[in-house]
Amino acid sequence: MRAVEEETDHRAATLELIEATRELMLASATTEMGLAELHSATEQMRAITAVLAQRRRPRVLRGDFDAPARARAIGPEAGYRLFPFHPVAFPMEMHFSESGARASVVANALFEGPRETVHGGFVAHILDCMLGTLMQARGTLALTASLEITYHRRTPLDEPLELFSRIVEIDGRKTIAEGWIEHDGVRTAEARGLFIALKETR
Ligand SMILES: CCCCCCCC(=O)SCCNC(=O)CCNC(=O)[C@H](O)C(C)(C)COP(=O)(O)OP(=O)(O)OC[C@H]1O[C@@H](n2cnc3c(N)ncnc32)[C@H](O)[C@@H]1OP(=O)(O)O
Repeated sequence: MRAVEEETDHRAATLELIEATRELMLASATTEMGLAELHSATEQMRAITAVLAQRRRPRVLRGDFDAPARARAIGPEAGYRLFPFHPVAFPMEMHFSESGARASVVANALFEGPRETVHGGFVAHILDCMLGTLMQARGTLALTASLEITYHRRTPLDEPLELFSRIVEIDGRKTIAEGWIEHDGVRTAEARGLFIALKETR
């Protein structure tokens, strides 16, 4: 019991650290402070990195594989946070229904490609996550074999975006899923993916 509490505290503290890291990345990338402040901030950041690097694991912590399926079993009111321990992954919380998934996000300046527009690679990342995690929520360990993205119009930064995904067709180990991004009720991008269930268990 005590170990579980300690683990829970440690997990919560790690999540807070990752959230602070995201805030730091955005502040670093957009700061307009002067030369002296930049040098000072860099020195402080390197000192923090040195502290954290004293004990480290080779890979980023992973969420529990079954967590999306548990959220889906509860219903759309339950949220599942993707890559909670990964400061570079796009931060999003998915909600599952029987047949699909949705999420509400805002992409900040870190995700800019063309001016004022979400980079196409991040659009693909977001949609692959929406499709792949829906597969995971349905209890299937599957990988993306192909992913076709159609960019209809620019996906804007700093604006509310609605994300959707659903299963189109299941044929043995092959599942076709589709997803899309909406801004102001208009689709900016769509994805169609082929997922192959792995033969081996995880
Ligand atoms: C922890 C969970 C994380 C989930 C994350 C999901 C999102 C991701 O980021 S996935 C990462 C990116 N994707 C990858 O790295 C996948 C790399 N590719 C692979 O590992 C393999 O090619 C893989 C697993 C997709 C398929 O390989 P394998 O299991 O050997 O399948 P294989 O037996 O060749 O093919 C099975 C069927 O799928 C078909 N198929 C396989 N790949 C394709 C393809 N790209 N296009 C069309 N059909 C295909 C085959 O033709 C075959 O069809 P049929 O049964 O009718 O003959």
